[in-house]
Amino acid sequence: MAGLYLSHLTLSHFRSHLAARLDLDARPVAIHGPNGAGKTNLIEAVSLFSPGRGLRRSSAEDMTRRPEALGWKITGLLHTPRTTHEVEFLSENGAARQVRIDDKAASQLALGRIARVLWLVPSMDRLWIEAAEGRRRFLDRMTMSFTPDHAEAVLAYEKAMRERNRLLKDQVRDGHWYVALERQMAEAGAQIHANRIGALMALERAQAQAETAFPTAHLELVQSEGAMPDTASDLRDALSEGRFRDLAAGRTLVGPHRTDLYGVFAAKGVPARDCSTGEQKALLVSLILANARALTPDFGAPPLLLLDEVAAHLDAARRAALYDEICALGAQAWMTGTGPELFAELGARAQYVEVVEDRGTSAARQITQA
Ligand SMILES: Nc1ncnc2c1ncn2[C@@H]1O[C@H](COP(=O)(O)OP(=O)(O)OP(=O)(O)O)[C@@H](O)[C@H]1O
Repeated sequence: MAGLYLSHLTLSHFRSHLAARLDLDARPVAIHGPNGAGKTNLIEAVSLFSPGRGLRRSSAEDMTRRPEALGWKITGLLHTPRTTHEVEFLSENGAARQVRIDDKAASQLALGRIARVLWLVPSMDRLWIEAAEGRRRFLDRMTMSFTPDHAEAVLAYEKAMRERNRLLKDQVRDGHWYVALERQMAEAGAQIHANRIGALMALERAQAQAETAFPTAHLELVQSEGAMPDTASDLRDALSEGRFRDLAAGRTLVGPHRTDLYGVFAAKGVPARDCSTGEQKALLVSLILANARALTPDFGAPPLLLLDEVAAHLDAARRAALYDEICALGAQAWMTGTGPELFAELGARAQYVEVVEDRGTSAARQITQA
């Protein structure tokens, strides 16, 4: 099976990287170097090969190298199951990033059709404890990996909801203004809900079928108030019937933007939020691996995985198991850690990059193994 991997990656004026060039093969990429060296910056560049703002959710302006702040450029040769694409990202003077695929201007959403990128970053350690918004984003990124059109449905829903919320804030009572918006929200909203359920089912199947050293998690969608209407017509009715309540609140109180993700540590039946820090990390690793396994047959290759500072938080046995599972999947997993010893169990199954920093400038150097 042809894989999904980046073979050439260049960064120019991207955060702490003045100029970096990596020439890679399809193996996992183990990146090591001291704190603050620029390792996460490197995998953030890779995270842009998927729709959205990348793993830090930063603006293009924040990504531009300071103090020059001239803009930045990233190029990569992306091998997909069917073909190879030259992908280029460019931001000039802090303006929004432009995407070019094979020398043609493309939308960010187009990336969701050619690549799959999943990540785990330290800020997700508190995913189960913090606000529902983070879990919804996690859920939607996971869903998008199965159904790239999900991103369009989410954008359409949010656009219509913003307009409806504006009417509610302005205390517009004439129902006539709401009808078209509620129809758009109902259609996109039912689609979002169905896509999410489909993703959870795929994930559940993948967890049940695979042998993994990681604890499995059972995920459920929960609604903050009442049940989420299943069909577009039920959601439309719920929106129009809820108008007076929403006028009082000044915002929309029913719909998929009120869905939360509830996780249970399957072996113990304990809610994920009550598990130990290490268990919560292991659950996330387990979900990312299950997500990767579940989408591989349809997409034709495992996704790119970005695992920032994951290795250091796992005990040696789990770390070895993670590496074995990644290698069995055949994923180009980009992993960061402070020292090469964290990747010892990978040996020649991975390729290595050392990142060091000198007076605010990062240098990424590929290590040739003896
Ligand atoms: N726009 C920017 N321009 C220049 N430098 C930046 C920019 N944004 C972040 N940096 C610098 O990049 C460094 C952080 O890099 P990064 O987060 O990649 O480190 P890391 O190697 O992953 O470190 P750790 O091991 O601590 O997580 C910081 O020194 C920060 O000041």
